[in-house]
Amino acid sequence: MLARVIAKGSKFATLHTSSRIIAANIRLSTRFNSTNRIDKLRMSGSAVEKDFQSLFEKIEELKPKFIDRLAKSIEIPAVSGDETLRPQVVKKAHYIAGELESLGFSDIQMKELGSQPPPVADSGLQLPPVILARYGTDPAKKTVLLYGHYDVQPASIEDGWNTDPFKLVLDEEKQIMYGRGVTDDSGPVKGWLNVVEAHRELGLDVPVNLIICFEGMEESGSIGLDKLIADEADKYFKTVDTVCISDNYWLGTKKPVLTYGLRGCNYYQVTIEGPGADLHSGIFGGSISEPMIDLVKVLGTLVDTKGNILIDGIKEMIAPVLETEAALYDKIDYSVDEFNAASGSKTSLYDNKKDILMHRWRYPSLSIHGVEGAFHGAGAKTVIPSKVIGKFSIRTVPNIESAKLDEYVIDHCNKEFAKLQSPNKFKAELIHDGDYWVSDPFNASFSAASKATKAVWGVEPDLTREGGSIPITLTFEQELKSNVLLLPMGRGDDGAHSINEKLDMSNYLGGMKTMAAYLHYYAASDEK
Ligand SMILES: C[C@H](N)C(=O)N[C@@H](Cc1c[nH]cn1)C(=O)O
Ligand SMILES: [Zn+2]
Ligand SMILES: [Zn+2]
Repeated sequence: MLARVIAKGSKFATLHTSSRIIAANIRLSTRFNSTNRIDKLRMSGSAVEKDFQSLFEKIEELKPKFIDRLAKSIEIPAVSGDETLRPQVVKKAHYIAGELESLGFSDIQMKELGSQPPPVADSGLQLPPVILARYGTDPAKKTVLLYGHYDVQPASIEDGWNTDPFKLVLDEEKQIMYGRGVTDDSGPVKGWLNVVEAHRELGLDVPVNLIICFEGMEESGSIGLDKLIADEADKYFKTVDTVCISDNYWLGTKKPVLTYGLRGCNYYQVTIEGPGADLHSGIFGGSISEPMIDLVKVLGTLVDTKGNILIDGIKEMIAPVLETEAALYDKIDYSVDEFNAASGSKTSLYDNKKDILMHRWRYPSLSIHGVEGAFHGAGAKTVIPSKVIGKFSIRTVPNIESAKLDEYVIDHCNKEFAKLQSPNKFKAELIHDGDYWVSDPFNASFSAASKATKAVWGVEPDLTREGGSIPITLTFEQELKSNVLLLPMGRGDDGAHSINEKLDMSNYLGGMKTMAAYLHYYAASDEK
């Protein structure tokens, strides 16, 4: 991944950006009201908006077809992190390519990225293809690159899902769809296809040229995509004016947002290997050095129970918090109650909105995700696992340098393991990384998305950052030298990566209307 460090002297730019964001959020903080948007648009009658009524009605009319399109997508368990499911990821890529073809997209290319590098995969495992496609090549029109991912996080009913995660289930009464990937990111990916279909059904011109870039490794660090983007910057992507990514979520459940920042993510594993095989704890317990005990000790030194990272050198790399930033958090429409509702608990480390948001957007965090090779599940197996692999990741923020972070983390793990004086074998390594991204949200693309949000939802969006990561965002910005906009479809309580992942029907339909309106406003704007 390309390194992102705010250069010395850019403090002014950061300060300037944050005061503009504060001003915008104050200006935009009117509450969402429920008047009929279509009637209002009909009355406003601007040239750009003249087709909105028919477009929005067409999207409503095609709802059954759009649900069906999403259902077919959810049924393919395209889990990029599970090697055994790689054929399913590839199958989903070909399925989407077929859909693009039938919707009139051209120059469809399945870009192969070679085999997956260690340490995760067995050698020779092919990475899933990146799907490239075009809709329109009119030199008189602007060109928008739409990025999304067709892979999903793992899911199984045993994790506590109420329904089969790989079947789309619609709660008719609540108008909510459930299934792995509905909000992250199959719903938004299908949303773009549906927007094109709505235009075609109406015989309406799509007002910009579209370039599709859908990948199948986002949930596993977008391995291989950086190089493809660099290689295609002057080829397939040559005409791109702006990049739009729909792969995050509103902050809360009521107010739409546009997003101008992401945390990065560096993912690590520590492998501890001891006995030649898993052993009986009654026979060997107490007289053999246990890898799992070593692992628990090492993992326990990474972070404390209040979320403080205990690795030397990281805190010093965090960009200082500016005084003006405080007002920014005050103006964001969010509450501790919404946070608790989204987590399904009252286990927050903080009791106020500002601290919660700052620890999501502004500070790094370290999470421990799991242990490969260890006994898990019900029952009381009395085994001593012979080899265990602990997995953890660090969400990064400005100005954490990725390579330095890796050095500090691996050095810390090695030192902590050495203190144990264990005879077991130990290795700490990076699995994948992706840098943080923060941009200035005052450009034609954000302005078009803001107008689109107002036209559909009746409220101007909050400008937010995102605690999650989309590793490729910074690469698009740097390699294509273009702005990137994050235009989320789902809500903050959708349960992405969790059990019972959902997408409210109003967000699916409203999200598509917003996407459609965004393309029209962007096409009509004077700037690029
Ligand atoms: C925000 C996006 N929808 C997402 O879920 N991204 C993942 C990307 C990732 C990085 N490493 C592994 N996966 C995330 O934030 O976890
Ligand atoms: Zn995603
Ligand atoms: Zn995700």
